[in-house]
Amino acid sequence: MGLFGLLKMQFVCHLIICYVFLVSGLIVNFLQLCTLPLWSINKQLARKVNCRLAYCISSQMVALLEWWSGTECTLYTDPASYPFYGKEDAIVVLNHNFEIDFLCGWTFCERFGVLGSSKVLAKKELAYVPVIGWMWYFLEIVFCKRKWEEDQKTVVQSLQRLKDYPENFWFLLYCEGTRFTQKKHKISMEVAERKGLPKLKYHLLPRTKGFCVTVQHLRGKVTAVYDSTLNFRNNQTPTLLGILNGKKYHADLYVRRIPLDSIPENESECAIWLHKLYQEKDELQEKYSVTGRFPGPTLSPPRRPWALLNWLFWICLLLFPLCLLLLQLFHSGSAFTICTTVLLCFAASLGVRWMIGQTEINRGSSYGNKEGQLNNNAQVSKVTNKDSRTTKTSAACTAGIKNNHEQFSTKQEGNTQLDQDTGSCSC
Ligand SMILES: CC/C=C\C/C=C\C/C=C\C/C=C\C/C=C\C/C=C\CCC(=O)SCCNC(=O)CCNC(=O)[C@H](O)C(C)(C)COP(=O)(O)OP(=O)(O)OC[C@H]1O[C@@H](n2cnc3c(N)ncnc32)[C@H](O)[C@@H]1OP(=O)(O)O
Ligand SMILES: CCCCCCCCCCCCCCCCCC(=O)OC[C@@H](O)COP(=O)(O)O
Repeated sequence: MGLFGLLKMQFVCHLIICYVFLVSGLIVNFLQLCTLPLWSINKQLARKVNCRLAYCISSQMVALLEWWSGTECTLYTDPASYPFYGKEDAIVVLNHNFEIDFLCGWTFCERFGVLGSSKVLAKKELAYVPVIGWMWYFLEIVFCKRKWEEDQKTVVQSLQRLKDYPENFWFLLYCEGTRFTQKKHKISMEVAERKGLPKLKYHLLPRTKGFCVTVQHLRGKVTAVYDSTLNFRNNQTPTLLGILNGKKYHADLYVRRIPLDSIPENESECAIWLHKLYQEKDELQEKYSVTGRFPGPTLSPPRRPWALLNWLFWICLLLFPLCLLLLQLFHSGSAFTICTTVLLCFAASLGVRWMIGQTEINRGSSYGNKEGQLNNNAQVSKVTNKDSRTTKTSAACTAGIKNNHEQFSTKQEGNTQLDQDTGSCSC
């Protein structure tokens, strides 16, 4: 390890990085607050301003990944789809296995010029995370409690608002709803079994409501779904703390562009379509685990300098007053002031550690982890079944999907309607 590598592991460097992130983030949050009056005067301008302000925050984390840790990102995609990326609004469906998968997503957003405007269907808890969560409020991020009865109204309203969004955006959906753990996987596969759906090896069973409602309400605005699968080389399990320590990872992202027109409009057909998509994603993961790569050509977009320049700008701006303050402090010689400052620094680093904790899987939620929830849903499922979505029908449709599997893959290449045949199950 070189001198620079050693430097990256020093606690003082982490303190400086976190200080710059926290203070610049709070300044940006304050500026976002100042745009509130502008919303009633010129909403589109307010949105554009907020996209740029948000970029100042999220690009710092991207710079940390790209320039500090030197993590490499390889994109596997059809060259014919490449020109569309960053030039259209899209829904991104991504697997949810890694602590920094959101950061890799952001990196691709940055490389295609949509970082400031990127959106996600996020759990409500994240809205309260200082800096990032507060920034999201001004970006009109869609939040959910992960309980459809409570979410339906707000999610639909939030999606409707995005219909006239003035910037190109990618709307990220982790349809699995939570990060993959062995326990969540086991419970989720019990649900799959009850529903007569094929078992998945690498994914949790997707929750379909969010996807279907997003497709339904953003139709006409969004033109494609990007079916994306992320992996890290050599079974790496990257963490944000690893990135902060300058550890280099190698991410592989497979993206398949599916025109939105080819996704069924009918809700139950759309749900079947999504289950089918996850069965295909699972097969792709199997291939990756055997060969260590995704099929098809790689077309990695290069890093852009803007994230780094923005980061350097904030470092220069905020380090100077910090140095002055520290000098003054130690010259003053007051034990009380010095102790207060040390305590404040300690509290701030605890705060940042808590924020980093939000990304850690072993501190994750118990969502999808509870037997109780499973039983409740099984009951809900029974009720729904009466409502024509019978397990039997579901199983029959799945069989239809299986039979049409290869046909589907070829059809998708040609951007054709997904499984007319499966749709004809009339589920
Ligand atoms: C070219 C480059 C391309 C791509 C680059 C990649 C990415 C970049 C893109 C954008 C980046 C943007 C931003 C990134 C930045 C940060 C993101 C960070 C974090 C946010 C992430 C989150 O917060 S994830 C958590 C919140 N989100 C979600 O949960 C979304 C998914 N969920 C849904 O959509 C749900 O439908 C819902 C939450 C809306 C509602 O859920 P609910 O459960 O109430 O209803 P459902 O009907 O959907 O599900 C219930 C049915 O599910 C069955 N089921 C399945 N598994 C289980 C289980 N384990 N336990 C119990 N039940 C289960 C259940 O049986 C129900 O079935 P019924 O038949 O009875 O309905
Ligand atoms: C320059 C950079 C400085 C870095 C230091 C400061 C880092 C502060 C980081 C704050 C990050 C907060 C954004 C959190 C995004 C977390 C995304 C995520 O993965 O959420 C999990 C949910 O999907 C599901 O939750 P679970 O049900 O699995 O539980």
